[in-house]
Formats: sequence, C-alpha cells, structure tokens
Amino acid sequence: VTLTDVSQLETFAFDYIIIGAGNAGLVVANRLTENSKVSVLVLEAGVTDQGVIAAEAPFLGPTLTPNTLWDWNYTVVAQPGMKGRTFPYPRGKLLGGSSSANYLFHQFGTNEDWDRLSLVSGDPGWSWPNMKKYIQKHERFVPPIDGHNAPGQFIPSLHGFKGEVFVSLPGNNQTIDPRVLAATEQLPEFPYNKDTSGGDHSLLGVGFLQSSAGGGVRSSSSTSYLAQANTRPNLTVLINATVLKLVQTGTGSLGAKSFRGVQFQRSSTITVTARKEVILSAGSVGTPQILQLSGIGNSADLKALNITPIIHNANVGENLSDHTLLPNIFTVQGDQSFDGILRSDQETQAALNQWVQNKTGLLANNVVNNFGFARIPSNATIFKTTHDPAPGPNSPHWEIIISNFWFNPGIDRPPTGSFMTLVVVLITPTSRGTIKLRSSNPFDKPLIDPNYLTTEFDIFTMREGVKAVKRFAAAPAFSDYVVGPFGDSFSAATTDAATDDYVRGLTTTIFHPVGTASMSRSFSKHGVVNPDLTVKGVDGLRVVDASVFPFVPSCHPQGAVYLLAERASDIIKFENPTS
Ligand SMILES: Cc1cc2nc3c(=O)[nH]c(=O)nc-3n(C[C@H](O)[C@H](O)[C@H](O)COP(=O)(O)OP(=O)(O)OC[C@H]3O[C@@H](n4cnc5c(N)ncnc54)[C@H](O)[C@@H]3O)c2cc1C
Repeated sequence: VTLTDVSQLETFAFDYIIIGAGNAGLVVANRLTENSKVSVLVLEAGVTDQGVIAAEAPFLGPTLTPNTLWDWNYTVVAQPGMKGRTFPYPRGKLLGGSSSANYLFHQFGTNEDWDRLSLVSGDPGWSWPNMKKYIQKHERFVPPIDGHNAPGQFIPSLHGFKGEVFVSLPGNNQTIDPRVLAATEQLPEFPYNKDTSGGDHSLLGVGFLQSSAGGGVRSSSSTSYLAQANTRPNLTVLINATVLKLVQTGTGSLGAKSFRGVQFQRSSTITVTARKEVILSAGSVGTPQILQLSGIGNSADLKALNITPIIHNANVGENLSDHTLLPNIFTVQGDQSFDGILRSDQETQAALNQWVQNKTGLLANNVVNNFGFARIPSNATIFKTTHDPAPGPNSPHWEIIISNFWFNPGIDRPPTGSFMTLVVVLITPTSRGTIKLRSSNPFDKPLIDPNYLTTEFDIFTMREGVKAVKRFAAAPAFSDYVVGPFGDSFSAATTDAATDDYVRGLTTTIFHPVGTASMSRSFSKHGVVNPDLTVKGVDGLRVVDASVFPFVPSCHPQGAVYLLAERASDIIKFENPTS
C-alpha cells in the first residue's frame, strides 16, 4: 500500500527498507515482495504521481521540470567550462522518481557499455550476454498509439513483450519524418538505424525513437512495477518522507559497521530499522548526499561540516559524469512545425481535451520522433592526445535529436517563426565532477558540480557535433525547408573558436548523472560499491540506482537503470535466502 501519513505505519521494523521510490527503487520493491514472507518499506520524499497529467501525457513530460512541485529544483554551481553559468539540474521528486519526470526516451545502452562494466567490476554477471535476459522481465513493447504497422522501425527479436514497462514507437507521422528518412539515404554519415534500443544492435545511425509509453500514457516504475505490487500486504510505501540519514546499528559478523537504521522526517523525526538490508535508491544526487550525511564519505570534508566521519571513503560523491545538451535551432519554411500549435492557447487546449478524452493526439506522443548516434572518426586529431573514451569501437561519442519545433528546455519560444531543432548530446564525456554537502542540514541542497566541458575531448566532440548537425540540415531532403541557423551565436559559429564560444555559452544538461557511488572490483579502494552493490566496508547497506554506473551508458539511461535494478534484485534475493 502507499501511505501518506506516518501514523498509518504499523511497525518500525521491516526486512528491507528502500530509500527512494524512483526508477530503480520500485523495481527492487516489486521483486523483493514477490516473496510474501519478505516485508519491504519504501521511503519517498516526493509526492504521488496519481492525477498529475503532466506525468501522464508523454508530450507534457518536459513541463514537469524545472522548478516545480515534482522536481528537487537543484541548480549546478557556476561551471568554468560554460562561461561560469549556473542552470537547473532537474531530478524527479514523486513516485517513480525521474522515471515519472523524464522525457521517456527508452534504450538499454550498447553491449559494449555492459561488457565494460563487467570488466571494470570484475563481475561477468554485468556483461551483456547475461544482462540481456532482463529485457524480457522489464519491457512490454506495444503498438504505437495510431496502431500503424511498424516493420522496419524496430527489430522484434531485440525486445520484450511481456514485461512491466510499456515501450512504443511514435504514433504520429510528423511532417519532418520523411525528410529525416530521406536524409539518412542521402548522407552516408547518418545511415538509417532499424532499431534504436541498443544492446545487440548498433546504436549508430538515425532511426525512430522508442518511448516508455503505451496507449498514449507514460509508463514509469510507478505505473508499472509499483502498480502491480502495491496490493501486496508485505509492501509499504510512504510518500512525503524525507530520509535524513542512515543510523549505525552495531557491527556485522565480519566486523564491519552496520547501517540498518534509517532516520526520516515526516512531520516529526522517526527511525525505522531493517532486519536484512537498507537499499539506497535515492539517485545520483540523493544517494551520495545521504551517504555523506550518515558519516560515510571523505572524512576531512565531513569534519569541516561538523559531521562525525564513521567510514572514510573519499570516492563518495566523486566521479560525477553526465551527458550535455545543446539545442541547435534552425528556422524553417511554412507552418508545418508544431510551433504554431504550441503558441496557440486554443489549439493546445484542444490537444489537451483530446488527450483527456481518448489519450490520442499531439499529447499522446513524445516530443521527438527521430534521433540517432554517431562516432568521431578514428583518424580525428583528438585521438592523438585522448584515449578513445567510448566503451568500444561500435559505441557512439555523440547523439543527434531531431525535433519538429523549438525544443530548447528553459528558453521560451519566440513569438513568431517555425523551427526545427537538432540537439547535440555528448555521449562519452571525459570531464568528471562532484556532489558535496553544503552543510550538515539534510534539507540544504547539495553542491552539484558536474564540471562540464573541462576536457579537450568534451569540447572537441561538442564542436564536431555542431558541425555535423549543420551537415545534416544541409541534406537535399531539407533544401526546401530549412532557412538557416537561428540566433546570433549559432549563426556566428563558423570557425572552431566561435563554435566553442557558442557551445560554452548555451550547453546545459540532458539529465543523465551517474557515477557518484561508483561500482568497482571487490577489493579495489576506488569506488563506493562492490560488484554486488554492497557499500564498501559497510554491513547491511546496498546502493541500487544510477549512481553506481562508473561510466554514463551510451544512451538515455532509464532502460539501463531498469536492467541494473532487475539484476540487483536477483543478487539481493540470492544473498539473503529465505526459508
Ligand atoms: C528531466 C529529466 C529528463 C530525463 N529524460 C530521460 C529520457 O528521456 N530517457 C532516459 O532514459 N532517461 C532520462 N532521464 C534520466 C533518467 O530518468 C534517470 O537516469 C533515471 O530515472 C535515474 O534513476 P534512479 O533510480 O537512479 O533515480 P530516480 O529515478 O531519480 O529516483 C530517486 C528517488 O529517490 C527519491 N529521493 C532522493 N532523495 C531522497 C531522500 N532524502 N529521502 C527520500 N527519498 C529521496 C527521489 O525523490 C526519487 O524518487 C531524465 C531525467 C530527468 C530528470
């Protein structure tokens, strides 16, 4: 059941306590409570997702953040690689976590991503040949909302059809779709990709987006994994409950300090305990924040904030890695983009009414139909000084997202004009940042420093991405459509120096932070968690969320987080056999 009030809690001891009802946390909650003898409490700081239309209608996803009730409303510290700018750093704060607040792009990463994780962690269980079976448990591929037959737009053998989360192709043929497809035939640099989910199939090339939605409605970990498990008497989810810290509860059999207590705030401060384990699934920001508040982190940093260090691990909150986003906006002819509709209150209201009535129309679909991935050529000058950061020769360095309108999160659409946006995303960043506490107060927002674009490789790849999307827009397929770059700095980006200036002036985040509680080999002193996701040097505590990825997967990561959480659930069950 989902409880809104702490007085409804019948006990303060559970077998497992999961912190964070997000993308990963609700997978684990579902899988552990499959055994009716196991009791699970999930503590979630955010609100319910029920009745939140913006969390349901796919097209409205981008309106959920930033600076709303459903967002943690973080901001990055001034970024030296971005002209000292600060900007919002959204994280979902509602049931489903970021899977309820994200833009619904759904992929699994490349087989090389998973094989690298296996290599780095020393655990063959994380390799792609083992991980791909979890697609069947996780994914339920369903027809697009317009019911069109979609051969050639996806490869059925790569997908699951009986899992928990709905995934579907775009259900509206946008006016630029035929042009995009023609461009893939005209430009050898951007071949057509028949399936964009990754795994056994290359991500390189441009193809159709797969979204975590079915029947015109978002599918999140809440609408799937939680909805399915919520009637189980052994599962309790408490919302509006902010975890303040973990509490030490003695020592384990091997002498390590145990952290099976959890202190949280819900009108008053309450402590609950786990008989078996505490599972930290608070995400790449929340997880290192809670670890540090609990005395697990860099002792010197903690002491400076008057927090008593209990476990020294200088890697907590380090190694933050994220994908960057740069919307390159082109002015286009005519009124076939969505800008006209989105500018008109009457037309947007009609679209909303249509979605409310029968879950069809503009709002039943995602904001994008086509996207793709590409590599920097292997003979590029950058590889003389930088080791190729991709997980393998078939994984991309950057991404192109093609949008049929002004798609510029955070910057308002001009009052007139029609646009096409070609977003460039840096997929293999080499810059690393940190998440540190601002103070010992759990309600103070942490200091988030992704340290974007501070390496030669990162700025090089963004620059090459900008050049490449200009080549894409110059394809014959767009010759009677694209007028030219919009805005002074994009128009001026004709030299490397001017392009760098443009990139540094406008790039922000595409919201994929990982790495702040990194996985490493069992006896390695680097990293925060072991390959079985237990926290190094601690008893009774595991991390299951995006923070454990040492490298950001070569994709939009929610699908990878789902697979990670599925395997984590199997590991937890295996290591805690019940009679
Ligand atoms: C705006 C946005 C757009 C995105 N778009 C995409 C996309 O299109 N495709 C894609 O694949 N990925 C996308 N992502 C990224 C993706 O959603 C995340 O990588 C993924 O969901 C992270 O999962 P997680 O389990 O690590 O964390 P989350 O899903 O964020 O879960 C963490 C949970 O812990 C809770 N929590 C945190 N601290 C506390 C505390 N102290 N006490 C109690 N609860 C706490 C949070 O409220 C949250 O519910 C996007 C993310 C955002 C924010």
